[in-house]
Amino acid sequence: MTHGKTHKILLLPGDGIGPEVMAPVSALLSEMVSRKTIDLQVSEALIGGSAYDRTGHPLPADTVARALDSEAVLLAAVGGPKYDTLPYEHRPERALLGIREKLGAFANLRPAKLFPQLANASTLKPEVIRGLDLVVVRELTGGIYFGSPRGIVTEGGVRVGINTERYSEPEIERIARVAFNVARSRKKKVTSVDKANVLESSVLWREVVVRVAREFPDVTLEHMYVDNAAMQLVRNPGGFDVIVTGNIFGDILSDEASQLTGSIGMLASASVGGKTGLYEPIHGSAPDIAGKDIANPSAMFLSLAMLLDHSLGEPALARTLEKAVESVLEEGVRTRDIAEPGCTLVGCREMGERISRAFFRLLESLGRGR
Ligand SMILES: NC(=O)c1ccc[n+]([C@@H]2O[C@H](COP(=O)([O-])OP(=O)(O)OC[C@H]3O[C@@H](n4cnc5c(N)ncnc54)[C@H](O)[C@@H]3O)[C@@H](O)[C@H]2O)c1
Ligand SMILES: CC(C)[C@H](C(=O)O)[C@@H](O)C(=O)O
Ligand SMILES: [Mg+2]
Repeated sequence: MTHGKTHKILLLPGDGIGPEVMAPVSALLSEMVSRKTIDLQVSEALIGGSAYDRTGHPLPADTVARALDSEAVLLAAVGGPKYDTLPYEHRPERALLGIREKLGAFANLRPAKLFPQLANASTLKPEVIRGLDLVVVRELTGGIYFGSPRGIVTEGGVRVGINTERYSEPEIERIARVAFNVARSRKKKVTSVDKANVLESSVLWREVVVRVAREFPDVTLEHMYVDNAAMQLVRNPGGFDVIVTGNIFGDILSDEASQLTGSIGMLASASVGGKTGLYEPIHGSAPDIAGKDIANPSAMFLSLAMLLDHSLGEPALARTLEKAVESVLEEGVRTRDIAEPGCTLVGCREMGERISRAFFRLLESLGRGR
């Protein structure tokens, strides 16, 4: 069923397990197009180490231009040991920061929700993780990742590595507003995470968040230092609804939250704020398992679900894709990272094929697509 508009989306498979987890998602998109589930124009471009190998640059200008010309970008992962000794400007990670910045994707939404079928895969006791459903709203284009001065300099014969944590009032205001709006559609609670007992950037962060909170009297605001937040996440994750925080704290806390849900291979993200949305699993290129067909492609499918919802205005397709992932878990099918005794252990490719088949089966039962 089409709506008369051709959506343009760009796929960036990247490095390591990136192309492996992207392949079944790309196949799903092709089948959606051929079944006329949705009117899509899908193309692929280079990013990361693979782009560096082919073009000498981890973020080719052509990739940026095509990303800006798309409604949404789906990115798998970049990086790998082969590129770790390159100067920062040439590193795959710089390309990732670059594309986020070019797209103006300042708000990174990282939902951590427990699929009940994975209660045993979590490292926490079932009674602790029951009902886990939180979102990390991570500021993505500022903070210590982007602040200057940065670099490695020599001072008095001693080498010094420098990075600068830096947040301006407008940067804090806009991310806080996103967080309060997200909370309005959920349990109406925001936990702002900072290190205001030590860092001036956090003192300002807290002050601005308190000011923005006045626009949202229906939402409860609490503040938490990041070290305590890291501890509370494993002690009582059900106590969180929306966590709003800066770039580096959000990076760390979202990886921690992912393990509560069973595996980092399950967590998707949406980076919004600009004209083009950017969607990526929160995991990396996993060099330790790359090329072995054992990665979990679920986070990649769930990132596509977020794309369908946030950028293409297709919430029903998004929910169906989430249900497809859940139904495969319900059948006891697992990749290695979420395996448990008695499960049907499958590789990345088969997991992807099963999710796709479940998706089209569910669509047919809803009378959508053929
Ligand atoms: N968005 C991104 O592109 C992104 C994110 C994080 C890290 N990285 C890069 O990836 C490289 C590896 O980093 P890392 O090892 O710290 O983090 P990682 O997320 O790649 O891997 C951490 C651990 O999780 C496992 N894992 C990750 N994704 C998985 C999946 N889908 N299924 C099953 N297991 C999975 C890995 O096997 C590994 O044991 C580095 O170069 C890093 O900079 C990129
Ligand atoms: C690879 C790295 C630059 C990136 C980040 O820190 O943003 C990653 O860890 C992520 O979580 O997307
Ligand atoms: Mg990370």
